[in-house]
Amino acid sequence: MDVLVPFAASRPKTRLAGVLGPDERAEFAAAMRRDVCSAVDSAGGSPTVLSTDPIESAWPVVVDDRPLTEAVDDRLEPPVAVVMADLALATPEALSRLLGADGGVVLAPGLGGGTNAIVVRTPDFHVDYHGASIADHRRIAADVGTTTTVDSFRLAVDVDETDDLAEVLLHGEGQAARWLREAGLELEMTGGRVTVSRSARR
Ligand SMILES: Nc1nc2c(ncn2[C@@H]2O[C@H](COP(=O)(O)OP(=O)(O)OP(=O)(O)O)[C@@H](O)[C@H]2O)c(=O)[nH]1
Ligand SMILES: C[C@H](OP(=O)(O)O)C(=O)O
Repeated sequence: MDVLVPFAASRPKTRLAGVLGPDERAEFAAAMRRDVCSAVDSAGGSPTVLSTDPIESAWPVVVDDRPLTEAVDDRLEPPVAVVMADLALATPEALSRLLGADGGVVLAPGLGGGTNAIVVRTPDFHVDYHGASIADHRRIAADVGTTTTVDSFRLAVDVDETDDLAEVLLHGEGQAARWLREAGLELEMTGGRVTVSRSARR
């Protein structure tokens, strides 16, 4: 199955500015993207990066600088999947469950109301990203066919905020986790919560 991997190449992951500089955010975002594409491939999918700008990649890349919803909608040729490039915990097993799930539309909710991955098998579905997009996608899917939700911790964690980096250090198995450790990111307990701190770059 073709799998679109949307990637905002210019100024990625701005919500991580508190802990990573702009070049570091670009490096880290690219490491997550590579992890996601490799896991998609191992799950039997065929990844294509849908990038806002030209990038170097081992996988096919299409460039479209339009807003996310427009760029994705224009390429929804069922059967197709959309898997976000910041799912740093996604494993081949988790993605196999997504790609193998039945339904005209299969949704993988993200923490905080986003839509981290979608499988589309019906021709009348369209995307509507940002905000509480999972609610929008459930409504749109209900009008066009059967909808399945994949309940997956590893697909639910997308890396948006600094605290999300703790999940990558705790559960990540790929380049992104390794990149964080080499950049000096470490787990820290603050008031009973796990977050991250940064020592000198190794
Ligand atoms: N192709 C494309 N991908 C996008 C666009 N906006 C976001 N993405 C990707 O969609 C996924 C989720 O988006 P965000 O979490 O907002 O990523 P981001 O824009 O790098 O993060 P922030 O700058 O912190 O908002 C990430 O994999 C992004 O790379 C866009 O306009 N076009
Ligand atoms: C693309 C967007 O990602 P978020 O901004 O919620 O991380 C969404 O999932 O609708």
